[in-house]
Amino acid sequence: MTILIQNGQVINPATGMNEVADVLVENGVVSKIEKGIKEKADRKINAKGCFVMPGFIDMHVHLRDPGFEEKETIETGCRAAAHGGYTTILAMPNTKPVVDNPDVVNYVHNKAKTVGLVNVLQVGAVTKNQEGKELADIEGMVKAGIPAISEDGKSVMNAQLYREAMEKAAKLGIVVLAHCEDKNLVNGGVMNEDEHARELGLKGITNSVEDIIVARDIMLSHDTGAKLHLCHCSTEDSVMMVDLAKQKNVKVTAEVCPHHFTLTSDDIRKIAPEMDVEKNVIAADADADTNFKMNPPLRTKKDVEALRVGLRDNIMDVISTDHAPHTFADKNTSMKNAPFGIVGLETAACLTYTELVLGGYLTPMQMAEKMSYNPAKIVGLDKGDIAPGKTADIVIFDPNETYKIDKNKFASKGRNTPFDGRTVTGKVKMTIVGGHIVYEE
Ligand SMILES: NC(=O)N[C@@H](CC(=O)O)C(=O)O
Ligand SMILES: [Zn+2]
Ligand SMILES: [Zn+2]
Repeated sequence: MTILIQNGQVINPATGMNEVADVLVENGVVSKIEKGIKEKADRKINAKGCFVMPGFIDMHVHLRDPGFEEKETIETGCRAAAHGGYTTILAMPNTKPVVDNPDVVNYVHNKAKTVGLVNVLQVGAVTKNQEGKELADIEGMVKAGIPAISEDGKSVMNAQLYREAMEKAAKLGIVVLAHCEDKNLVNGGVMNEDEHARELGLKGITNSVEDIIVARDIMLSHDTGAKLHLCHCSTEDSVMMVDLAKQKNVKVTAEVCPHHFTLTSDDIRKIAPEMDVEKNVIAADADADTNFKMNPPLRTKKDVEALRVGLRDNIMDVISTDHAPHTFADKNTSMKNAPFGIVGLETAACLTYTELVLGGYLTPMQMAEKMSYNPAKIVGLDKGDIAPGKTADIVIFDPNETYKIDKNKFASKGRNTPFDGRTVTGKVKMTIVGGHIVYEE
């Protein structure tokens, strides 16, 4: 099938192209980008007023499959990704069983192929069963095709073991995706340590819970030469340390999630229990809206501003979602008992556009860099580029449409978002993977 995308604003960081043009897709590949392409096509798309960008690449997704299919499956997760404009996603290994050997890697890759929507790259765990005791079969998983390892959900607290993993990663040429959280320092915290936590009577998580491991992991990357990518950075000092590390030529990159650059801990809503408990909808022990509970937690205004400026100044390289679906039942309890995590695949693009592009922090070109081009470079993928000859992984994004986010329209099984009902600007109109339309509004 041939597709002709007409009159869109083509934004392609790899070539620096940023102009109105037509894009011709033939046999799964971009064959031509020019003004006024005359060729016949099976499908003509009017993209006037829309951005035509390389399909988004999410370095941080929880597909929950195998083992937690009530929260999400590879199919529903891929559908959510396509809906969000993503053409490639990296799946985190904290499933059941944990992805710590080639068999589970193959299971995910085969199932994703059968689903046939977006490219799924499984990430391998650092340690067996994510127990932090001995290394997983990293070589075996690399042979099965993992582009990265991660202990996401926690940090490997044994620095010597983590150092050995980094040495392996450096030798094998894969990147280490680091969840930075000092386990002992969390001490039962469920939200940011601040005045609002005290008002709600909830235990706090200090910035140092993250910062201490960010510092440690940067040192280990410096010592081993491993490529280190810091997941879901949430603090101002994380940004400062990434900046310093880059100045010292440490091979570090970093990601920020939309919730961390959009919301602060003060946005955590107190539920009015009297209404909903009567209807038996909200659990009797509910004390605040657990759709605002994620790890790391929502921080302060100061941190949010540092993350925005860090993205603007290209200290922070990537916008990822940390899409972490949970069921209503999982979340329908107190802040203390609810699991950490919120969905993100279907709200990342509009939040990035609204908060950062319209907010004056990023250009549309930088949006394409952080959501596609940089992730491809960091992971080492021949993607994130829609120049002629490249695979046709494309997103068409309308930057003019303003609407309210509606969680009931999500393709994800997860409805655990703090953004339901929020007014945003910018909508994914179409997602094309390898020349196939996998989502169309
Ligand atoms: N971010 C979260 O709050 N939760 C993630 C784990 C993680 O990314 O650390 C999950 O798997 O639910
Ligand atoms: Zn994490
Ligand atoms: Zn995660």
